Amino acid sequence: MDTQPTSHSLFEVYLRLRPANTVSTSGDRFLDVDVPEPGESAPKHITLNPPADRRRAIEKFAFTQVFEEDATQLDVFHCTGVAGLVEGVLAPYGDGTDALLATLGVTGSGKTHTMLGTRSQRGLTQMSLDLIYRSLGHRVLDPSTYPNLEQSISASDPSEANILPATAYLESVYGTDPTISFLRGSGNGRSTPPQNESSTPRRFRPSTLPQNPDISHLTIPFDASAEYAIVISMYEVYNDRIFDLLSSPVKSAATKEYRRRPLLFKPTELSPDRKVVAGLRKVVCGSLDQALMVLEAGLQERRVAGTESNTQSSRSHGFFVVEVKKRFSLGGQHTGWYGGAGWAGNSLTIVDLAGSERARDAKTVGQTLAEAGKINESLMYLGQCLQMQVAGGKEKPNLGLIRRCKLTELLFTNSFPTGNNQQQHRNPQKGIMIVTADPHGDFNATSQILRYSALAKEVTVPRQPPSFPPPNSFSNSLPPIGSPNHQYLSFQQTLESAALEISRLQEDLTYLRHALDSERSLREQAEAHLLSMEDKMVELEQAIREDCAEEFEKRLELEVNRWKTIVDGERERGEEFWRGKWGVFERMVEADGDVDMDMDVDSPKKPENTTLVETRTVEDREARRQLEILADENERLQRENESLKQALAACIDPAKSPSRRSPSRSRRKKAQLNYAEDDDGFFQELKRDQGDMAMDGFGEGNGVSGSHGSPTKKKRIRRLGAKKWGQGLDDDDPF
Ligand SMILES: Nc1ncnc2c1ncn2[C@@H]1O[C@H](COP(=O)(O)OP(=O)(O)OP(=O)(O)O)[C@@H](O)[C@H]1O
Repeated sequence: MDTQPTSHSLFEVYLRLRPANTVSTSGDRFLDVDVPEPGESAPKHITLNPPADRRRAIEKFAFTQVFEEDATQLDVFHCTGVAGLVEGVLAPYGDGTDALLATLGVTGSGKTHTMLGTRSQRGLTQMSLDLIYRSLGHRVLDPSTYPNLEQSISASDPSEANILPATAYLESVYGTDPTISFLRGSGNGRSTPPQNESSTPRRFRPSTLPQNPDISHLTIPFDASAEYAIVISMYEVYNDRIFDLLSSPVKSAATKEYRRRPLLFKPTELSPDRKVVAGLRKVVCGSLDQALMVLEAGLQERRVAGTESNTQSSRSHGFFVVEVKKRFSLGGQHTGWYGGAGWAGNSLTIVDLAGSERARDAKTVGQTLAEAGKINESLMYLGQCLQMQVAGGKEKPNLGLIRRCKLTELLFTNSFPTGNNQQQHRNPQKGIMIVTADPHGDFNATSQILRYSALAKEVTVPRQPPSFPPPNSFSNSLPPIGSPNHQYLSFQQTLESAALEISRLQEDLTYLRHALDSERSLREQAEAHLLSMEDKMVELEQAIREDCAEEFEKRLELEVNRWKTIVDGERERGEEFWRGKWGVFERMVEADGDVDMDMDVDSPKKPENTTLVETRTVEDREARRQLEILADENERLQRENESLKQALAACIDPAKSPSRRSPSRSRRKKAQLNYAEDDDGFFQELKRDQGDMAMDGFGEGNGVSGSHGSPTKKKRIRRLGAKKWGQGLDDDDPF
């Protein structure tokens, strides 16, 4: 079997077997490590022996290297070539290479153990960090001694990240009290109450971190002409969405629940033809301790929920990214790569994938079942991508396949050369995949993962029929062609191949059934959720309607009261106004027809409130109309009076008449003068006519003719009723 990676290799694939323990060991060992072939320093092949099942055949898989149960963390670190990956990231001689280190396996097979270690043993992540800081030494800039370091990094960071120094971040997470001890595993990450970062620590500060395995003897070269900054970010893919592990959840205004905002994997302004996770929080770490503390904080945030398969099972795909940024100092000017300003560099991405599992075996329900569905789906796509690597190295990458889910997109998008110009050019990343397997664990799940992750597969060796001695070698030779044995064996091999295919199809069928079950249950949950949401919406709508109606009633009442007050005020003012009018009217009538006993004949009393009459408003019209009627009436009476007087004058001596009338004219003149200031012509006319009438009546009625000689002298005016008018003429008229 050829295990050499092809030109488009996504990964070198290593297999690590975990030691058996009493909890996980569920059955017989089904996996054997083949003895290294001549010239090989380490085993590369394994043989999968299915449990006693006639339909299944033995399969053989090849990997870059196989680590057996007794392999230590240090063995894995050295033999997988993590140091080489880190060297590519530090880029001592050129533009460097991004690196990806990932684990894949059934749940409980040892992925987290390998990558992140335990309380006593460091994992590949911690050892890689140690190697980076140890190798770079004092060339790593510390933000506490380089003010504005994070701002300068931020200016050239393509991921629109929120960059802050480690001290600030760690204080927000752990607080300032270093004596609080670390209690890892006290919560499962979901129940962690998110708190105000600025005031209260959210996590327990680790008091001690594992120091073993020790790699202090190891250093790698770096670029001595550059200065470095190390920036750490962490995120997870949960239910096919990306969440920042270094940012705390935000309280939703609508639901009052703490939620994390999903992030996008997209090209940005500074990275137009390369996708990055945009909007992450990134922490600049000046020392290894700071970096390890940030890692611990992110790990605690990561979603972990217990299942029966593994009580500390990872329910998400965790990404830990170490960006080694560098810039050159030339004559006090800082430059990045290719003479560009700012920082540039490479990153080491460490991925702890969630474990695949069978829903029935893990007895997952509800949300956890949904998670399992998503995890299995993403791992299925990952398997297909890995198969693509095995199938055709020279063919173009199938980007459609890679983009089917977030996990494969994140893992493989940068595995191929991109960028047409020098500025954007980046080397394709180098990847190492460590497949973990429990030789005593779940045969079906393990064999499935091995099938799609192995660099090569060989024709399986038949186990049946028992009448034939079981083949003991992978390169089993056939008897001479044409011999009965040959025919029988080739027929037998065809049957076995068919049996193998049937068995594989059955496994696929089983897997698809599980996937279908899980999807069906997801759909049911979603439908139930939809129904409950609809109910909630109806309730909410009802509540909103009631609130609105109540508010409307209140406002309506307020408005009604306001208008009532206005109307009352208006009514009072109107009444007052009409009272005034009426008074004026009464006085007018009085002055017009009735006799005011105190009235000065020479200077008739000016009616009160004449100014009100002068106001020609709409409200005055009625009064004015009535006044006009009265004036007309008055005129008519005057005319009658005049005709009567003329009739009388015709009966008496015309020579006396002028002398009797002259005082009247004089008084009329005076009366006109008295009202000269009155700007209402109509009113003046009315008064004049009234004066005439009064004077005429007086002159004709009382027979006094010489009174006009004294203007101050008051004359008593006697009221003449209609009846007395004739008598007056008879009794008093001197004519
Ligand atoms: N090589 C090993 N040596 C010793 N113990 C191991 C090894 N591999 C795994 N274990 C132990 O097995 C248990 C499960 O391992 P781990 O949590 O790493 O599994 P996992 O694959 O990450 O599971 P999941 O996908 O559910 O997170 C842990 O207690 C771990 O310490």
